[in-house]
Amino acid sequence: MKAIRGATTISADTPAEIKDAVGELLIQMREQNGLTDENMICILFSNTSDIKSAYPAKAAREAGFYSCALFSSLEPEIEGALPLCIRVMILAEIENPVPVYLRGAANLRKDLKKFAVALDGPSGSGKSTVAKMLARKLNILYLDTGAMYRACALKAIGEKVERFTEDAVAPLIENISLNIQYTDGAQRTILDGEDVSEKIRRPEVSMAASAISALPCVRKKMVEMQREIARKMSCVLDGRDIGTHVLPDAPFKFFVTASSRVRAKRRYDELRQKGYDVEYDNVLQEIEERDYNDSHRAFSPLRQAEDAVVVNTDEMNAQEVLDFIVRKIQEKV
Ligand SMILES: Nc1ncnc2c1ncn2[C@@H]1O[C@H](COP(=O)(O)OP(=O)(O)O)[C@@H](O)[C@H]1O
Ligand SMILES: Nc1ccn([C@H]2C[C@H](O)[C@@H](COP(=O)(O)OP(=O)(O)O)O2)c(=O)n1
Repeated sequence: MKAIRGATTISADTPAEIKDAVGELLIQMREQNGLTDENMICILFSNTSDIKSAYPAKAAREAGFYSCALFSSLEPEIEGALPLCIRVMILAEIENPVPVYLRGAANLRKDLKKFAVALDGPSGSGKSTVAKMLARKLNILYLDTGAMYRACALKAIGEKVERFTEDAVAPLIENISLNIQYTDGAQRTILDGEDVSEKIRRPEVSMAASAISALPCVRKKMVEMQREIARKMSCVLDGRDIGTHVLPDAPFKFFVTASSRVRAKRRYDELRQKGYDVEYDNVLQEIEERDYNDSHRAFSPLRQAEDAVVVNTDEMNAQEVLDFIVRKIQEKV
């Protein structure tokens, strides 16, 4: 069991303000921590003594938190303390608690100021492996943007789209029901209500993802969703254009790379381990084709951001890559 902290403030002591602020806080805590009726045990609230118009716990029920126990209390009256503040602690059966401090309460934990880490690079360079480790270490969210393009590709394959053109794909993408959820810190990709997190890893989806991701209608929609997530919370994002296009102002940018032969060997081992009957030469050819597609498309191609730190992982294991990246981040803060 873990404890997750959160806090928010209201601008006036009214039931409407309390409902709005508490609802916003709890929904973000639920999203960022993968909370469910099953894994949530209780929510403890404390409010400063200048809040008298409604119970924060009542706002929790109104926001849909029915099944867990709620408890309210009064914060000690300390001189100079932040006024009109509601603090929350949730106990839940999860692995990696992500604290959430909103509105005026963001100043309570300046160390939690929102930031993004961009990890870009070609297939098999180790981005997602190190992104997961880094997110766990920094206690922030990991967003696998490749999974989103893979889901678009799976949708188009399912709809039997033969050629990925703007005309054929735009209507599918406009109304796509794509949700990114987190279960115990792991990203789940939900397409049209189905958890497709495993299906999108199939080799045929990889090539299709590379092709469909070249379409501006697809990129526009996915980039909007990625920015919306990064606006709300600190995260590590891995992809092809995070540092150059999605979040050009990200304070930490890395370009993770390795030779195509090393990357192909890693992907080959991974696919074999998963039971796919693949040949090394075919995997290498596919990786090189994908490198070419991803870096030659007209719209936001794969390229190193000028201010990104290059990490060549040819001779490094995943832990060494993580240590290098953490050191670079620490040097900058
Ligand atoms: N530094 C590394 N050294 C050796 N193998 C690695 C390294 N980083 C990742 N791997 C392995 O290589 C494969 C591809 O890594 P992955 O993180 O999926 O790459 P990407 O997200 O860049 O496509 C995975 O099987 C992973 O376990
Ligand atoms: N930010 C991103 C992420 C992925 N893509 C495209 C390009 C890739 O070939 C596909 C699949 O990406 P993904 O990162 O899942 O692929 P790998 O795990 O590196 O093999 O999506 C992209 O264009 N932009």
